[in-house]
Amino acid sequence: MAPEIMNRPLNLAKAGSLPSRAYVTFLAGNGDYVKGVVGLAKGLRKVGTIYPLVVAVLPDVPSEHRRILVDQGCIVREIEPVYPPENQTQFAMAYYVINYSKLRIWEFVEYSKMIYLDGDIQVFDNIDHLFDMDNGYFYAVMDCFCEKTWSHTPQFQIGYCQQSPDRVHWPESLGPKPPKYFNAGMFVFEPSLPTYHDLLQTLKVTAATPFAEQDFLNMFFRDVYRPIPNNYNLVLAMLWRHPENVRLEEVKVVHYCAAGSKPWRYTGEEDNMDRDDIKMVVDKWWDIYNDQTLDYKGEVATAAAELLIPVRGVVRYVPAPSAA
Ligand SMILES: O=c1ccn([C@@H]2O[C@H](COP(=O)(O)OP(=O)(O)O)[C@@H](O)[C@H]2O)c(=O)[nH]1
Ligand SMILES: OC[C@H]1O[C@H](O[C@@H]2[C@@H](O)[C@H](O)[C@@H](O)[C@H](O)[C@@H]2O)[C@H](O)[C@@H](O)[C@H]1O
Ligand SMILES: [Mn+2]
Repeated sequence: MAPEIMNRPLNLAKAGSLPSRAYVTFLAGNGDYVKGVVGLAKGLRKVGTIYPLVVAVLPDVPSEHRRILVDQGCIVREIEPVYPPENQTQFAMAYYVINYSKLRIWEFVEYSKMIYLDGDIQVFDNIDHLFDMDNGYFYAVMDCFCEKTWSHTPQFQIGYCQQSPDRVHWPESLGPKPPKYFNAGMFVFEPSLPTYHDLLQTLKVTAATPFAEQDFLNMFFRDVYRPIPNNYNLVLAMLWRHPENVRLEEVKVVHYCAAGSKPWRYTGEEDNMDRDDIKMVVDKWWDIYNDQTLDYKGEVATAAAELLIPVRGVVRYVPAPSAA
């Protein structure tokens, strides 16, 4: 790999030498998702992106985690949490309530266009070309309704999924077919203060629903949503729910959102986690995470940065070598 790429900081835009574009992810808590973001930063570097990675962190992200991200060339931005109106909704996952805080990224107006990526996503091919798509739209990959996380919906109950609409047809008796629905783990958007304020005002009068900010964003951007191919956000359940729609060798972005698939927590014990394709994409994630040639070598990286050298699934702490 050309050395200049290895040392290319994920913050060239700060130098004013690039259009104001950036990737952005979201980090909350003091737990292990920071490993996901480190993996993402290294994966973006490996594919040679020319844009920086901004990490929107909630106040509860500890300074040592922020330091690790800065040392990986990330631009760390603290955001305040966003909470939905109080109500009795049962989130599909209890922790989804923190995901409304993602909405703060619309305030990052120093960037004209951003690509949001969840911390449990890895980029295996360069996707910078997505920044060149027409402005004025919201681009994301269509989700799948077949996992039991969707059991509260009529789609799930009748076996209808937008990924294979001819498998079970939507019955007219249920009224109009649901509009195209995207997975909110990856999307291309344009930060804008008017949109940001409209999002927050609309949220105040919108009851929370099981998929939290994902449901809300689908409602809010329904008229400007443009689907992009599954290869830009492979929701892993597609491998066993819609294998006919997946050619793994063409997939550019993998989203480790299936239960048990987070690489840094992977044990292989949950449903479908013993599949060879799952083991392969988890190993690919670890190959990047463990690849020290992908670590940022820029001025912000310090020799003092401790190396977390994981052996798959187990993180061993190895203090940085003392200065010779
Ligand atoms: O404890 C947490 C939970 C979630 N997240 C962030 O919120 C995103 C959405 O959560 P998750 O990916 O777990 O949802 P899924 O896509 O699996 O439904 C994650 O990717 C992280 O970027 C985080 O930083 N800490
Ligand atoms: O807070 C709601 C979350 O909803 C989405 O996750 C879900 C959704 O994709 C389902 O369709 C899958 O069945 C499920 O596995 C997956 O976790 C986004 O990935 C995540 O970023 C976030 O918006
Ligand atoms: Mn995710």
